[in-house]
Amino acid sequence: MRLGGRLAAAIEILEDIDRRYRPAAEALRDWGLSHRFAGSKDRAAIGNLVYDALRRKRSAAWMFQEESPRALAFGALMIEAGHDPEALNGALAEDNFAPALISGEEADRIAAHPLGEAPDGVRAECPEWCEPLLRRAWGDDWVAEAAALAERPPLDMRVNTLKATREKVAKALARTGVYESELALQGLRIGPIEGQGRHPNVQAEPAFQKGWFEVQDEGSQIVATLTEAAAGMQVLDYCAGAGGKSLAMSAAMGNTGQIQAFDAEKQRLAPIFERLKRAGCRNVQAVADQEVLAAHEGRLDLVVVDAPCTGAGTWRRRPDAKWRLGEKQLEQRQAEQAEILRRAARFVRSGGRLAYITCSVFAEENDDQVRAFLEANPDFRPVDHEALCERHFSGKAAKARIDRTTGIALSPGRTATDGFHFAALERV
Ligand SMILES: C[S@@+](CC[C@H](N)C(=O)[O-])C[C@H]1O[C@@H](n2cnc3c(N)ncnc32)[C@H](O)[C@@H]1O
Repeated sequence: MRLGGRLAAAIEILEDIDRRYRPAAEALRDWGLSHRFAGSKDRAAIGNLVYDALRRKRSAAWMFQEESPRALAFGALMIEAGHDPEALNGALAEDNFAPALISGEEADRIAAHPLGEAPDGVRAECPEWCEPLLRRAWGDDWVAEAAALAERPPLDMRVNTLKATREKVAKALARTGVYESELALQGLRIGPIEGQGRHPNVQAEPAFQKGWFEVQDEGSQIVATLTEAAAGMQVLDYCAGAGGKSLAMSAAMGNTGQIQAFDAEKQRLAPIFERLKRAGCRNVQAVADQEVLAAHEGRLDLVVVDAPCTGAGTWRRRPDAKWRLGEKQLEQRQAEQAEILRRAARFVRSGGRLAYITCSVFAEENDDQVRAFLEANPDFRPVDHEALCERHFSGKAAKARIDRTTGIALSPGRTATDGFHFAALERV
């Protein structure tokens, strides 16, 4: 396929996402199934166009002064490739599968709306209703921070120290252009996709099959480190899901002590069994039955709440979720978070820790939750978050935003990771 055919396919998929209000990954998969002639390079390029269009939605809509799938796909391509309408029309000329070229009237609109003159909310690439929330979270930096959430993400891996070393994995993946992460001590990174390429399928590598590494955003690796899960501890991962944090803590604990990996939704735990086996984790027990936890009340060294949240910190990877999110969902997540914190706290022993994690950047899900919890639970107090950060990321801790009381915030703009929030609260 040439550029024109790929662009037409991206527009078709964006229409499908719009019309049926469905996740981008699903729409792309279905398109692939019904267009089997498309090769893997075409699929990758079409995927990039669709995701770029979702990431750059407001800029593209500003340029074209309309939000149609056509405007979004053309707009994103112009922004990513640095094309002007004339150059893009030139690249699409004589391509029978290309959508209609940019008309004179469209070119005039684009010329009248340069991105440099776009309002803050457009440059921030966020839904309008989120603007005050992001301004509250990031103050004067909010536009730059939000814009960083609209960039293409890198591919991050965590080396599983139960089976390998960073050097060993880096050597095994040398062909992929992998390099050491800046903050996460066991992290490896492959930079963001360039042009119409794609990330290598690292999960097909023998090193992955042997359990030497996991795919995990660097921010997720960092918050797992900040839990300070250590050898011999008794730990509860209260929202374990597919086990990303449990696996990282298991390695940090050197397969000693015990982690109860609980999730209220049994099916969310399903992938954990295979992952634990591959990674050689022997100190993690998946628990789907709340009753099983009763014996641990007031006894655990560390309780981790990796709470269900809006996922606003992961918008680089899931830009479609950004446009599906609404205020009602945010309110729902806030209520769930408060309730989960209340339930999980009872398992912490005196002198033990409650670690609260979200992959959101909204203060409403982060600082507000921590403050409300501390107010309602005077037997908990925040650890010294600055010292905690310094202990693990010596000299680089300043990259994160740290609030003494409410915790540590990571973001693409500051730490080049997904957006995460971490707070450690000690029971007196
Ligand atoms: C952010 S995800 C967890 C991700 C996981 N810890 C990881 O690192 O891969 C949040 C999880 O919380 C679970 N959850 C939602 N409500 C819950 C509740 N009331 N109690 C425990 N878990 C809950 C969800 O099923 C979901 O798997």
